[in-house]
Amino acid sequence: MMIHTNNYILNIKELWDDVPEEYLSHKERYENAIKKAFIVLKVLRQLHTGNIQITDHRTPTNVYSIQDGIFRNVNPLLIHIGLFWSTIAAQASTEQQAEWLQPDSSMIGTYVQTELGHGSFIRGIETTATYDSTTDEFILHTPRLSAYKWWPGGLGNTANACLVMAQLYINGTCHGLHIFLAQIRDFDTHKPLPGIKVGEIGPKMGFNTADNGFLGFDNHRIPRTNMLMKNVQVLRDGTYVKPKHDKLTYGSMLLTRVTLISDLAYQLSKAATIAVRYSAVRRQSPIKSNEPERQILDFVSQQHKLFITIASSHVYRVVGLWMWNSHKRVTADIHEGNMGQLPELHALACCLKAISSRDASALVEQCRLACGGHGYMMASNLPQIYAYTTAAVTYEGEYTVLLLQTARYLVKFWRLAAEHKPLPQNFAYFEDYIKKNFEQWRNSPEGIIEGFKAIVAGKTKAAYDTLQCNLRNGREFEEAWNMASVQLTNASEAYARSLLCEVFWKETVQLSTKVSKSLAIVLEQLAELYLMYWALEKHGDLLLYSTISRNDIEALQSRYEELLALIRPNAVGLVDAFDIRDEVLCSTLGAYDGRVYERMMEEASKSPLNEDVVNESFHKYIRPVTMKNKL
Ligand SMILES: CCCCC/C=C/C(=O)SCCNC(=O)CCNC(=O)[C@H](O)C(C)(C)COP(=O)(O)OP(=O)(O)OC[C@H]1O[C@@H](n2cnc3c(N)ncnc32)[C@H](O)[C@@H]1OP(=O)(O)O
Ligand SMILES: Cc1cc2nc3c(=O)[nH]c(=O)nc-3n(C[C@H](O)[C@H](O)[C@H](O)COP(=O)(O)OP(=O)(O)OC[C@H]3O[C@@H](n4cnc5c(N)ncnc54)[C@H](O)[C@@H]3O)c2cc1C
Repeated sequence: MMIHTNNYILNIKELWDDVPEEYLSHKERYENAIKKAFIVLKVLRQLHTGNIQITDHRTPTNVYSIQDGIFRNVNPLLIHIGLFWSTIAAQASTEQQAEWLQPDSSMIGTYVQTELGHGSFIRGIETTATYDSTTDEFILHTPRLSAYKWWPGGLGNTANACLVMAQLYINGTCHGLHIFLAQIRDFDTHKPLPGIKVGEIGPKMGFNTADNGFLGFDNHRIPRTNMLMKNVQVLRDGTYVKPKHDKLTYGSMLLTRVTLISDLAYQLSKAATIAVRYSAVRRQSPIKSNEPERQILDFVSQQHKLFITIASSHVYRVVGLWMWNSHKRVTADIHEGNMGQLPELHALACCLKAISSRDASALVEQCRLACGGHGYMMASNLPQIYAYTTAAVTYEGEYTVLLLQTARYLVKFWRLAAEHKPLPQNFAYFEDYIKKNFEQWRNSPEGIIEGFKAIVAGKTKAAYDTLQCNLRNGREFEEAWNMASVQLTNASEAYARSLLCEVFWKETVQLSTKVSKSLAIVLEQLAELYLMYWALEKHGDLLLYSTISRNDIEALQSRYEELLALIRPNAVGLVDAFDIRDEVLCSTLGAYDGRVYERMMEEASKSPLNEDVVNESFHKYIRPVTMKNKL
């Protein structure tokens, strides 16, 4: 059947709420979301099996992104669709995949790694999987309260199976973390299997329909063949066959970090669309006293808040795709047995995931503030987008923890530079910095990119010197590292920013040769704005580490303000070009037709507190007081 997927999904009536989700109880919200999740899953399965086909050139990503409108919060099957299947596809052997990846499988799964006691430091995970060679089984066990799994999405009520990260023990030897497939509920009755304690963890700041759960195992047995065995094996006699790289088990985290960058770009484009459209509709105070009130988008300070959000969405879309392609390349190499590029990919994914989530949440909040009081309404959808985006700073690797991973990589190259050993081309600038081969400052995108590289070199050097100093003072390496950790994270952050600037600028210049001249001009303006914005934000660092002067900074400020003025006429067009449907945006402030005040009144009328002209609480609580004090 040929189907235009967007219209198909939009026309499924049960997917769209009559009552806004905010008025439902915690339980009702979940029940509503899970009903819709299975309708969407059916569509996805039909797409997968070819029973329906796409006639819309932008899909299938739109099938996924349209879910934002359907769920507003989160699809309880997010981890089932996003992490469970992809981990099996990446980490299970060919035979296991053939058995488990059936489109009509009964398994509804999740990815179960974090525990009450350990999230960041996963080597500290306490759940055990002990091989019993007499029965050819693993025994999954939760030895104490801190070992309870805690957080996995969909685990609370929905999943009947999961991929569990546990410490593998064979004949008393611990072989570290491995992934196991475990059924946790009966496929028929959905009751937890014997030895399984499972439930939901309760309300959160956002993700309230994600059904995050807890899980404990009481000596729960699974077949040996349920360990994911593509990269590592346990044989029937208990022989352990090591992987080619001991971090291949962490592959799902790596992949999710990469894909998150593009997801965050999309969240930014939603926030920018809402805030820019609203700023074009909203008029408040004249600029000159004898003139009519102006669109708030005409205030230059408002443009400063919003245009960086538009530009950042483009940055993360471009860099997300660039990372996706790198991931594909490195995965193909790994498949051929070549692990050489894995450390670089991991280092890039860590710092880019950290900075993209932090930028995205800060900018979404900036968009909310830029909408004044109305941005505080749930009906603007900005609070929900913020709650969703800020969670990404923590999950899939906490911000600081990931920056410290990238710092290990930077310090390694600084050590090579300091010892005058050969460096890869992309770190040649470390050597230039040591030799004081400083370029004359240029107030151009290329000059800013060089300036950011000087900041990376300068900050890595500072962190490295502190580390060495701590070591000379008799500290052990780990302690010396901890003492230098503020400087180390600063170096990683600078590295991420320099990558973002360089990749975005180069890709934009390349893209500009392939599009119309008028479009190329606008794209380059956005890219230049991004670089100027961050050069000005980091002008203190540029003064410390590059050859920039005070006059150069003043010139940058003027050019930045010029760019705001140049982008202003295209601002609404730029967010319209994100092409996000009203049904997905779910915002009274950001709809395409600009009927902001009408929509706000329509939404207010849905409040249950407006159902009765006089609420019954009046008779119980208010009247006794007002009657008594009757004048
Ligand atoms: C759509 C969104 C839905 C949201 C769903 C959310 C899901 C989740 O949140 S799932 C849970 C995610 N949890 C995490 O991300 C935990 C974060 N922690 C870690 O990843 C690790 O604990 C660590 C990387 C911070 C440290 O791991 P550890 O085993 O302790 O590593 P070492 O310190 O011993 O060694 C570091 C060494 O290993 C390299 N490395 C680490 N990770 C990887 C990787 N994924 N790929 C390749 N290499 C990796 C790292 O580079 C170090 O190398 P050297 O510097 O050469 O020693
Ligand atoms: C919405 C949401 C969904 C999630 N979904 C899942 C899921 O589906 N599956 C799953 O397994 N997990 C999931 N998680 C868990 C998530 O992956 C962890 O919460 C995350 O990895 C952070 O770990 P933590 O909570 O242990 O934080 P902690 O590590 O306890 O962090 C607390 C503080 O300690 C600091 N810190 C910790 N270690 C260090 C260090 N070595 N050096 C310096 N500072 C440090 C951190 O920077 C932070 O400031 C989810 C979490 C959230 C919020």
